[in-house]
Amino acid sequence: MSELAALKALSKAKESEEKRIQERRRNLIVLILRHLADHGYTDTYERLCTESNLSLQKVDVADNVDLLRILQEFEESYELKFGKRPKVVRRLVEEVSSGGGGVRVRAASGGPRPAPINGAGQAGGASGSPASSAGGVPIGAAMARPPGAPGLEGPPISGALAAKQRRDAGAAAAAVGEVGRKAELLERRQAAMNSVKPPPEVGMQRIAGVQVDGRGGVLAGMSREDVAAAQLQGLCVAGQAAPIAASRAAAAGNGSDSDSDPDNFFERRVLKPLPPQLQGELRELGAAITRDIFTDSPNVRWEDIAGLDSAKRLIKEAVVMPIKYPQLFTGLLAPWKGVLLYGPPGTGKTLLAKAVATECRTTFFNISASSIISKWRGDSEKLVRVLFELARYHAPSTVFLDEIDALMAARGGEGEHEASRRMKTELLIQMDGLARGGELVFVLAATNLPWELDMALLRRLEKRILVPLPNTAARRAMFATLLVGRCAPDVSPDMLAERTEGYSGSDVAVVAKEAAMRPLRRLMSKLELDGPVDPNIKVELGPVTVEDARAALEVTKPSARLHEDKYRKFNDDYGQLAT
Ligand SMILES: Nc1ncnc2c1ncn2[C@@H]1O[C@H](COP(=O)(O)OP(=O)(O)OP(=O)(O)O)[C@@H](O)[C@H]1O
Repeated sequence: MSELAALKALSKAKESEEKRIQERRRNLIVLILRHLADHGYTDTYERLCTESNLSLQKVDVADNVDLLRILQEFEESYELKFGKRPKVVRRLVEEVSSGGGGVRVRAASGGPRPAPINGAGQAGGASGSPASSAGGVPIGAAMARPPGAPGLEGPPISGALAAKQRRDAGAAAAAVGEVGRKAELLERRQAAMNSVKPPPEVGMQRIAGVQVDGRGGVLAGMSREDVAAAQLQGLCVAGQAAPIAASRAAAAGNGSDSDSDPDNFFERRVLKPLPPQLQGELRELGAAITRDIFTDSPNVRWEDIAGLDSAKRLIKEAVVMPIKYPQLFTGLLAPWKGVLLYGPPGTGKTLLAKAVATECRTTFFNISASSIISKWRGDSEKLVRVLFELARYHAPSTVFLDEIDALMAARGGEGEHEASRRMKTELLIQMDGLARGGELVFVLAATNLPWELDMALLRRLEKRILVPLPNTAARRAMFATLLVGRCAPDVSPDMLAERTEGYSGSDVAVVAKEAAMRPLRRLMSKLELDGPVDPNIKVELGPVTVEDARAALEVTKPSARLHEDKYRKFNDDYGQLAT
């Protein structure tokens, strides 16, 4: 072949390769458009049409092709080739735990992404399988540089595309900056923590991302800011959810609690967009309800809840098993549609609901009656209708109605508002609809005042479970978990459990917090008295002593004894005991 012919052939080959790349790009946009349209992401669809100048009115994907199928086929062929499933999505921030050094957070290296295929059809950077792209470019540099910018090979990009890529790169750089800042903060705390050694007899544990000794912490060398930060991280039990996160991390000893994961992406639930039939005002209500759906796991596991075994069993029976084995739950054995949890305040009713949201892969609607009343007074009837419509649309779903007594006091009472009466009737209608419909929608309601509930509602909440004050064994288990590694040898969970008869679970948490605070208070007053913190002086957070435990019990009285007789009577008439 003459040189001229060879040159021509080469140029033709290049041209057709470029054409193929253009075609692949266009096809990808069409696939995405089809995916967005099929799954109802209409706003995003419109925007992509405008940005790409393509629309499904002009072209569409061929039969039997769609993005999910392509992804599935990629996964299968990858698995065949490499013997494992591909990692399609990766974390941009990940936890790295190092031996005794606690948990550090760093930006994932991940290395350069598989390089874009350049105009000549060659990998323009890292080579090999996607899985082999480890190490390499510093993350800031790799992420902040727009593809196609100097330093990364790739086909030329149009002005508009370049501008968009620059915007994306700016966002990525900001994200990296944020990651960097978080990592830096944690590194700093870690350095302060690491500058002290634990007493030899005490094992190291990590609690919610910071390292503490077995008795609850050695804080020498820390600034006040760091001490406060450590407090917030769970050292001194902030708020009500903290005891569980902190104690679980402590009990597990691996620090990998997902509360400390700055990006809970892999636990996050992807919601479908609002159904198209919701329009106008109903759409707004739908959007408001969607905001109350738990998309992040509340991170409460069944085993975090002490006792209450029969409540757990019943809830699993109603929510978990019918999803796993639908063929078994038919006819007479159709799943329970409604369960009422009732009992004194602070006994774990909300905790049980959170465990459902964490452990059961259902869409979880977390609706507090007081918020319905205060926010949606006039519209509450419509709200209830939209709520159940969404629950069916997102099925399998759990609708948790907390403080249901505020919503469903007996109808026809004196001064009952017309709107409230209509809302109650709507709730009953919707619950009847659940019993008839085939969707897996389950209502979990909770109240402290079951005797105030409307009888018609009670009938629809087929299972009514008393969540009582914890017995000695349950209190013992709670103290053991909450105070793990914090107590002097002569302070035992048994002793605390014996002395807290009549305390609710939340009272027990308060006693534990109060007891654990005392050594911290002693340390704080030292820090305050001694002026600036000298990093060379060891300041030890001592254990909880018998004296601390006694004082904590003295200042924390049981709060939930009220109505004991009424619960017993209601339970005799309508309920079932959860022990
Ligand atoms: N069985 C339990 N196991 C572990 N912790 C518990 C238990 N019961 C209560 N607690 C503790 O008490 C706190 C409050 O519990 P929760 O909010 O579930 O109570 P509740 O019954 O919903 O109260 P209320 O009726 O006032 O809303 C929890 O965050 C937890 O710290």
